[in-house]
Amino acid sequence: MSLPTDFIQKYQRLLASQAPEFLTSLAQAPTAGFRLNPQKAQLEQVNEDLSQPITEVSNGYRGKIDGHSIDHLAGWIYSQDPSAMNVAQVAQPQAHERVLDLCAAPGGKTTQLAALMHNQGLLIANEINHSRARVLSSNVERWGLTQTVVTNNSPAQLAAIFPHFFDCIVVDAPCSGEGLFRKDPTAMQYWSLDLVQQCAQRQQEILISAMQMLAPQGRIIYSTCTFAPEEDEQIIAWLLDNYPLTVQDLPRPAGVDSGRPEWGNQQMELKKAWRLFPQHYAGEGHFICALQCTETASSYQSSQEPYHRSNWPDQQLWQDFEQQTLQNISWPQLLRQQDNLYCPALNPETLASSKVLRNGLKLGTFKKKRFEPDHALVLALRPDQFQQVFDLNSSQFQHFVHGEALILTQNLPKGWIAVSYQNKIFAWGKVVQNQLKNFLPKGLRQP
Ligand SMILES: C[S@@+](CC[C@H](N)C(=O)[O-])C[C@H]1O[C@@H](n2cnc3c(N)ncnc32)[C@H](O)[C@@H]1O
Repeated sequence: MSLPTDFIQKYQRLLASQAPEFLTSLAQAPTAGFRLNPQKAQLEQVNEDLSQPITEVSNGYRGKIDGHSIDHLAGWIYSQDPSAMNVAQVAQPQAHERVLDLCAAPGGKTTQLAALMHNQGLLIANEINHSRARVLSSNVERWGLTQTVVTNNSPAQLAAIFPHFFDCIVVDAPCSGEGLFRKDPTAMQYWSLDLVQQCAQRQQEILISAMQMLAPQGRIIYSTCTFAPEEDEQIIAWLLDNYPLTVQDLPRPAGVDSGRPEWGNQQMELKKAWRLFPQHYAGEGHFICALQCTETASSYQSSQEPYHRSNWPDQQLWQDFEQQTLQNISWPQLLRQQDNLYCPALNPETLASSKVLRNGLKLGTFKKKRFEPDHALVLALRPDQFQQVFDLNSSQFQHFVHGEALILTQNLPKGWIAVSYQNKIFAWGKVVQNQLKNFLPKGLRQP
């Protein structure tokens, strides 16, 4: 598929003598990258090629990964375009902060933000599209996150719930996707000069809601995977004209270009934005700008009263499970909702008017006088937090990922057990007589 004529002409005009280099780079093969999960991965244990670290990104590497490997299944790795990895790196979220990832699916930035926050603080990952929100939620689960809430709302709906609440908001905006042309040539089919204008309009709407949620002195990180000035410098110029914001001046890694004031409204502040062009930075292309709110006062009072319920039905079933299966854990809060037990990241009452797919960690479900642990729980805990981990050999692993139960040749205590392969925990099993029953969720089993 060839580049749209309007696109070529536009960038010939904007880039002049630099246009051939840019346009040629779009005909080259896409780059690939992945990140390791610092919560889990021990470098010497991953099966990936770690020979090409991306020095400006914590735990970032160049190279392709296999989405069916044990490293992937156990949540040790996440595939991500190297240029996209710079967004969370620029946001630098802190462990104690309240962070919002407003356009979050499938979860590249969310998993990276949570890793940088050491899985502490509060991270709300929101996605407007329901089926994409489900993918986001499963990636949050795979990454073993406990302090993350996954919501499925429009930015305006969220703004009504969280006025001036967040210290850091990442807006990785839906865009005309010019940085996807190499990876997904069908993106060229949808591209038009009109699409660029429509995206710019939608980006402003999203940012209006984002600004309603930003706390005084908070940071907003705006990014797109497009090169279009209408969606990049011109959006930042509009933000600076309408809100009390300044652009943060962050040192640019090698190969990252500065923003182009002449493509916005000539304000020199725009130079502080980052442009990642594929001909200069080995990635698919991104625009990133970090802005800080200069306002200092807030009238918003957060309502984070404790919501611990001291007694709830079937508490004994949970306590028996915990005593037999887990160790070295203290739960800050436990909450039973319907038949499920959670360790929530946020008071559920705060979220009452929002569509929530995940609030912190789901521990499990009460089913007819027994407690069944959730897949999220086995992925969230460290090996030392289980009483027992059963490490499969290669042949057992092949059978188990297909969904089969295993016949055990050794004696294991009956009940729930964490199952690992190559010492990477990836599922629950249950020992019943001489069998290891399989609780790898059906959707994760491999044909
Ligand atoms: C660039 S993608 C996000 C990628 C994600 N941050 C990541 O790193 O994996 C933009 C997302 O914005 C969502 N979106 C589309 N329209 C939106 C709107 N009006 N408001 C908020 N988000 C929207 C899309 O569904 C899409 O998932």
